[in-house]
Amino acid sequence: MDRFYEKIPCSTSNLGAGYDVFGLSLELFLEIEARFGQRKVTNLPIQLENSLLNIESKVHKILSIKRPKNLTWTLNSNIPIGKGLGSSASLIVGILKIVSSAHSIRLSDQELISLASSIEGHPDNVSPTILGGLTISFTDSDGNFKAIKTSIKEFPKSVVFVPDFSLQTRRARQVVPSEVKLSDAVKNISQTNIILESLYSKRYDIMQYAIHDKLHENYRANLIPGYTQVKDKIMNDGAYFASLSGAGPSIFAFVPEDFDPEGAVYKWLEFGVRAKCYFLNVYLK
Ligand SMILES: Nc1ncnc2c1ncn2[C@@H]1O[C@H](COP(=O)(O)OP(=O)(O)O)[C@@H](O)[C@H]1O
Ligand SMILES: N[C@@H](CCOP(=O)(O)O)C(=O)O
Repeated sequence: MDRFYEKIPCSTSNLGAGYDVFGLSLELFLEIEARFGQRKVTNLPIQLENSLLNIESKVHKILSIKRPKNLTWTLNSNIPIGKGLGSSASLIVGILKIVSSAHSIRLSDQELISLASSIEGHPDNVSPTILGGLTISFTDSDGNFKAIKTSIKEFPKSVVFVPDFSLQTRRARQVVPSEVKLSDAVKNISQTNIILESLYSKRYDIMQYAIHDKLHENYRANLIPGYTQVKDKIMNDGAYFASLSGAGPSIFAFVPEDFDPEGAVYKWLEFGVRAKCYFLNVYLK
């Protein structure tokens, strides 16, 4: 076979308090294809071509295989880039799956998670794109990235507000302090448990107690004009839960069926930010 194809979902990570741990797979996809022919990338602007080829090179290195000189890559992606929807993780997973199957290397889901996360740097976007649903990422005692897929099969309606500017994850991680107060850590532990209980028991009303992350959101909010006001508006308009999507700048929310997103979109406009609104189903796999 000389054609390899993968369709990979996007993801929203953290869910606020679950920093670097929670990841949720959503039905917005990247499609990637590789054929043997000549080395080139079709369908991408030049700076993104380089980033794809850079990932291709890292993937070959991590699999200890010589990089072929004749792979043609074609990418069709609906995942907005640099918006906090894990586009880089989806791309890494797509390339890793293609390169491993092109070389008849069989990787388990946990092996894929471990390898892709070591390229991406953190596992919370990688894991849901591989396992689907809501995942809990961690490192084992040897420092390998791993993840567990929760057994939650039903989720409230999800909406993502995607602004017209992007924020590089690297930049958004620079503003997060490396040490935290014990009381803040305790607060985050309680919130992550509330999120899980709310989703397991479908008591969505209790999620409102889990929207006050202490580890990263406040610091990142300074990089996003109107973030706090728009998040407040989303909650005041009846959402069960709202948080930064990944490292931002998008905002993710769980909402009731009749939720109207217009108010939040207008609120962001007051800060000069145009936002698109995506209602997305959770991808369960
Ligand atoms: N579809 C894509 N094609 C090429 N490069 C991509 C693509 N998606 C992501 N990337 C690379 O990943 C970077 C964005 O990653 P990141 O800052 O982590 O944001 P995101 O939240 O979208 O994952 C881009 O600048 C680019 O280098
Ligand atoms: N846990 C990471 C997740 C980054 O996700 P992205 O989709 O913004 O790349 C973080 O919060 O930095």
